[in-house]
Amino acid sequence: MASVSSANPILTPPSLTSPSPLSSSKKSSLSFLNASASTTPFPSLSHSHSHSRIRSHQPLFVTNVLKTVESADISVSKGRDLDHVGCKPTILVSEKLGEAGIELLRSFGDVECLYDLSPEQLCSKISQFDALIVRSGTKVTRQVFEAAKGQLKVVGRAGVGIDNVDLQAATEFGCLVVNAPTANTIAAAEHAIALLASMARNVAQSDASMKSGKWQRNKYVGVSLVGKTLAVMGFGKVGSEVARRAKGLGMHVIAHDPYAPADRARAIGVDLVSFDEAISTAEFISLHMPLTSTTSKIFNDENFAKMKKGVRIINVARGGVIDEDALVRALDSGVVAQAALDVFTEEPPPKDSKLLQIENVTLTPHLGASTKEAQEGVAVEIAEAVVGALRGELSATAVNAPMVPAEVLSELAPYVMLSEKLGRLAVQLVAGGSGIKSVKVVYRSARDPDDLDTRLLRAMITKGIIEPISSSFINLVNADFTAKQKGLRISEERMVVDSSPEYPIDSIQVQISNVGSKFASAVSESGNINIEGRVKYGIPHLTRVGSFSVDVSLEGNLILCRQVDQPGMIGQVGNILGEHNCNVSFMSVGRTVKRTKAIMAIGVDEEPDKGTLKKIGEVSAIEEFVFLKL
Ligand SMILES: NC(=O)C1=CN([C@@H]2O[C@H](COP(=O)(O)OP(=O)(O)OC[C@H]3O[C@@H](n4cnc5c(N)ncnc54)[C@H](O)[C@@H]3O)[C@@H](O)[C@H]2O)C=CC1
Ligand SMILES: O=C(O)C(=O)COP(=O)(O)O
Repeated sequence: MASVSSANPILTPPSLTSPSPLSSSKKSSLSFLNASASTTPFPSLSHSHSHSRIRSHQPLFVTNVLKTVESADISVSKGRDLDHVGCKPTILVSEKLGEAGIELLRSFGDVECLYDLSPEQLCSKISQFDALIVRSGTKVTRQVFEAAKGQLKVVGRAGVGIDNVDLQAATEFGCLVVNAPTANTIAAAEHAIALLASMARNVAQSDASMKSGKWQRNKYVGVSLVGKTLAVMGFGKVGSEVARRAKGLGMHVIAHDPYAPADRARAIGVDLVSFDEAISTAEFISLHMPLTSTTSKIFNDENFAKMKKGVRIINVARGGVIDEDALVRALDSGVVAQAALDVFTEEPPPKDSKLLQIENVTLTPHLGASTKEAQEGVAVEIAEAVVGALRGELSATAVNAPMVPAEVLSELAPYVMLSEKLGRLAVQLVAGGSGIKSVKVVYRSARDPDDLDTRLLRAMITKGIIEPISSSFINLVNADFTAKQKGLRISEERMVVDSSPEYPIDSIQVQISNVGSKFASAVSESGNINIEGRVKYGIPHLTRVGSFSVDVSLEGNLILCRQVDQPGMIGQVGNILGEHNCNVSFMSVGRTVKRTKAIMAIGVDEEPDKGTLKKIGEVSAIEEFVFLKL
């Protein structure tokens, strides 16, 4: 007796008879910032772009690599939310951006530049846009992502600091965040040096004094830089460029950065020291760390008290790393002789801020990145990143998604497709009513497990499992988060096997434990639903179902039958399908013992109607069968 079951609940697979979210999935999708199984959101944009300069050595999102795989659609867009399929993507630029970047964006999408939007205005408009480009002045809050109603796919931060973007919310909403981390490094470093030198020589103060009609040569005697110790706090891109320049001014430079490699510091002639040593030995302290929960107000009363009396502080990083009230106290007491600040906890600072009233404090209105050169560079850098992301490419500057190097991506492309299909198949094998809690993925490979980056594959398996049975859309950004949120544990195991190391992966097995199956033969001896796939000639194949070996390419749809192993079965089922105009693309029979039980895997181009499936079930030698949509 053939058994066909239907399904439903929480993480349970779709019923065979229920309208399936996969019903249009003849063309399989690898889209991974894309929820839709079959749409090409911006078909007119698939041609190569004249401005696009995707650097081959950089990590990418998957599109262009996987386009070599038939039917791959890796667009960033969430197809089912897209009500403008075939239209250009829409891009909102909410702060002044260099013209070259705007031009690049315009040649790709519909660009609107709306500066000085209030938070309410931004929320009311955002659902009309696929991408948002900001600088430091726009707060991209959870409310913005909520108001976007799933339409916003990419936030581009035209600069380095992403503390104005709620990354957790972006990730939950599957919105990619990219930044432009390199183009303003020199500008910020030069600004720090400009503040260092002008503070030491009272340039701003004496300029203001002269303009008020005074000539105060004795009041504005400065201090020399040569031979003084500068502590660079945060030895990243900007910090190391500041260090290099300060060395050129004859300063002794030390740095504190818990994550910086000592050899990079040594190469510039900088000693990496502890936080306390840095702040207690320096005459000048320049801040270049990001604003994080660890660095927030790290310069507070306690740490000002450890500094040398008369220390001078430069902040071109983020206002929030300093407790500004504590700084005012340290200036009042003379512990800090002078401060030069480009950034503030609140920007612009409140008009009554004491920092605006202290003469020893030199202020600039967040100008670190504001040179013509940096702004043009940043604009192009962010425009390329956003355009690439909208095309579905992995970005080299993704902030909330793993970066996968292009060469890894190119190798993994067919396995990415295999992973999603295995996920889709496995979930459809689960019996109705059985909630999926735990999935194990086993990768067999001849390569060292450490050389195998499986984040992309895991994300696609998650996508394959979750999307058919929920309204969630899954991409690389939110795969782990969504799985966790749904209580789905995905564990991975890498096994070294004796196969060709030329290929990254020999096989991928997806096991779902503690669930019943609507196709009992898919359950292996260990009691798990177990399917395995391989890539053959670049095409994903299903190679094992439960304990049975099969070999069918994962294209179109699939019928799995368990039958008594006897002659004539292929013909019988083939005839039924043929009579109903259902084209068979391939067949494969796998058995455990000759003339006992066998599994027949039949690839079909069309979706057989219920009557056809019923007839297959009525073939007496067929004990069970299942129809699976790929
Ligand atoms: N004022 C402006 O217009 C500009 C400001 N910036 C800001 O400058 C800062 C640095 O930017 P980049 O050098 O490009 O970033 P980066 O990421 O290259 O460097 C930051 C460094 O800070 C280090 N760090 C992290 N936590 C630390 C801690 N607790 N103590 C010490 N070091 C720590 C990191 O290891 C890293 O090496 C950022 O806050 C950025 O937003 C950057 C450009 C322009
Ligand atoms: O890149 C950064 O982190 C900056 O602070 C630059 O900010 P901006 O783009 O000038 O608002």
